Amino acid sequence: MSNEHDKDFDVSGVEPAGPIYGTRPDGFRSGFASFVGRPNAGKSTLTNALVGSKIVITSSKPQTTRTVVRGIVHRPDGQLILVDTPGLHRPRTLLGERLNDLVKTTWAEVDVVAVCFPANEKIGPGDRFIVTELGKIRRTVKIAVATKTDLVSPEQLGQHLLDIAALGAETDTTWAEIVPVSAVSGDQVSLLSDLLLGMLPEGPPLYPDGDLTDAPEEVLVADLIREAALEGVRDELPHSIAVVVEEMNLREGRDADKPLLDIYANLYVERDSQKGIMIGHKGARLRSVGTAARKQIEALLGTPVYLDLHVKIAKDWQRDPRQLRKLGF
Ligand SMILES: Nc1nc2c(ncn2[C@@H]2O[C@H](COP(=O)(O)OP(=O)(O)OP(=O)(O)O)[C@@H](O)[C@H]2O)c(=O)[nH]1
Repeated sequence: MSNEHDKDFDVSGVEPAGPIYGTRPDGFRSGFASFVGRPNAGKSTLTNALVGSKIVITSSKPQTTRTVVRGIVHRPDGQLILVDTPGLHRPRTLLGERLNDLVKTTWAEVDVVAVCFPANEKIGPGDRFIVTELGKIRRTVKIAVATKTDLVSPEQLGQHLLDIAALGAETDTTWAEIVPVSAVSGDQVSLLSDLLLGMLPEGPPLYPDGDLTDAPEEVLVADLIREAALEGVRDELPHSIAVVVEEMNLREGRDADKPLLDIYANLYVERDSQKGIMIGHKGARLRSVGTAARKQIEALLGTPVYLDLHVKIAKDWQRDPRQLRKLGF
């Protein structure tokens, strides 16, 4: 490869950054938490209360949370990203089983899972099922949240907390905390925020200051694709690749219960030789990168995904301000 060619494509010193924003004070923490619980347990309302702004659609009808919606809590000492998974159900169909698998993948990837138990309802088989499944994911920290405490007397709340502890013991689940809150009155919401933040690893902010939701879900999706693409070739392509999600749309004309998300993404490398590595023999490598990334994205968003992935040379992305912005430069 000639020097001139190199100069054309050289992006050394320009890191295709992951979504890392700003510097962090000492001890800054960042990471992901997910609220789970039976339908109507108050997960969305609690997400809103923590973020301090209405971002998740809440409803008195169960089962409205179909897709993962994130809220971001910005604090001087950390950044907490809330992932709202679809509910886990007793699987009756193969699709049901698959969706449950996706939920569990999300549980394994977040830092904390918070199980919500509405204080005004008795703990039942639905709760037991969720906690039993969650208990199998050993690595993830689990906390129990007694929600809607404004609806019950102190005596009822006391019994509810005992029942939650008993359920933990019965299912061999260790609750790192059991926290009563009311998202409606605001009682204990900031304590919950403190506790959740304390369970995150130290790390830099993952989102720009002021973002309440990660409207560009594209950022996370792009990161998952980038991770999959680097798998096995880290040494050859350390900082040389960047991913841009061009389009992300729910496919039209699908039944509401069979959504399909179309994602069109470009994977940028610096040189021809790297393009070859990325694509692999007869496209085999790119196909397996696509499959791996798709599974991760589906787990994250809770929706089946069609992923259209292309490899391009870096030349363009360095010069296209729109794309540079998308990449966080
Ligand atoms: N009184 C009271 N009501 C609450 C509280 N939190 C939630 N609710 C109500 O409970 C209902 C369900 O709340 P959501 O936040 O939508 O519950 P969810 O767990 O996200 O529900 P799904 O999306 O069905 O899984 C809504 O009518 C809320 O207004 C609370 O702290 N106190």
